[in-house]
Amino acid sequence: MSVMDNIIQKAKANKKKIVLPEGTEPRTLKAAEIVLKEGIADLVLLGKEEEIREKAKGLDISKAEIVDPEKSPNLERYAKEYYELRKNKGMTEEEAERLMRDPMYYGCMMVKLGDVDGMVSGAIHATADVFRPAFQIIKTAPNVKVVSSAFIMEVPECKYGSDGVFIFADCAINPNPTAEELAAIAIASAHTAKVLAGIEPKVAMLSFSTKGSASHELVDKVKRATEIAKELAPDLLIDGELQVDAAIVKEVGELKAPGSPVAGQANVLIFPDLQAGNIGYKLVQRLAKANAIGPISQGLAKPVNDLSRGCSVEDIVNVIAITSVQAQGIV
Ligand SMILES: CC(C)(COP(=O)(O)OP(=O)(O)OC[C@H]1O[C@@H](n2cnc3c(N)ncnc32)[C@H](O)[C@@H]1OP(=O)(O)O)[C@@H](O)C(=O)NCCC(=O)NCCS
Ligand SMILES: CC(=O)OP(=O)(O)O
Repeated sequence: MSVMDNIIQKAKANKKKIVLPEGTEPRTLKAAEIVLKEGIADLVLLGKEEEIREKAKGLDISKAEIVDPEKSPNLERYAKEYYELRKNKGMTEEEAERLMRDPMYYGCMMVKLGDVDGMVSGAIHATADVFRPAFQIIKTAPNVKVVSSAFIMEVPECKYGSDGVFIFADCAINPNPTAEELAAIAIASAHTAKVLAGIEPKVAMLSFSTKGSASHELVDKVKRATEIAKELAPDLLIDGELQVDAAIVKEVGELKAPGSPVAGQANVLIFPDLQAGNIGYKLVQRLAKANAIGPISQGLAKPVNDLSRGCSVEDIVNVIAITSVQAQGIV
């Protein structure tokens, strides 16, 4: 069974309610029809009802709940809640009500207050627009300092990683993580590998240097992050700094990093910053025709997931299923 088949089966076994703030977006509506038909999740679509119905002509979304934030009886309550959350940051009651009319903010408040179990958005919004309200309203899970994201990458006909399955992180959220943040991203991604992708994590901390082959402050950050992660998670199979060929190709790993417990066999690839991570995942997705599942958020108190604006209908279905499984508390 593929990684995604397994996740969809788990989602169906304990159905959750997911809000889709981009309720008038055509790929989202097609995905909604599939999700409802297959019983993957219950859905709430946000937007103006007439517009949603017009855009959904020919699709069966009859089981979806439709909510227009502007007309919702909950608007005032949600705005008050948001004001209370943000008043020490200078939020006014007027601004809180204005923001709560935005489906992204409204959706996050639905998640926060337990009116739905999770949120998926980002087919027509940039990542920052999805996560800023999530960070402000839902916040991090207990003991988590940094929210990050991971992709499950399924590379066809690939002998590297776990038969072509990898976790790539962080490819969507943290532009330039500190060594401490990079260590936290590595540990969170190992967890995602285990519980969501079903693979035993072997974590490579990527760089343009392998075990001191280059000297630079950028390399020092990756070395420090590796040390911190080893201290925080002594049982984790993790090594760095490693170039990506040394991380995944056995012969190169043996040559460049002899004796490493990870080199040549890594299946969790931690990129040193967001330039590398975002470029890296899109290259593998497009050139190697990999299935890029995500970005999957790691470390929020309740699940909110982003999409790439280049996503397909299938990608949206997948991320809804992942969000449901996260909401079950398995992740
Ligand atoms: C994610 C992102 C929007 C954070 O937003 P930002 O504008 O920097 O937000 P701020 O620094 O004003 O922080 C807003 C709040 O989020 C919190 N926050 C920001 N990044 C966070 C993180 N990674 N984890 C947890 N909380 C975070 C801040 O602490 C702050 O909380 P507060 O307002 O309650 O004090 C920003 O890092 C970003 O734009 N990342 C790149 C996204 C992107 O373009 N990805 C590429 C395509 S996928
Ligand atoms: C994850 C990501 O890169 O999203 P987008 O393509 O929308 O910027």
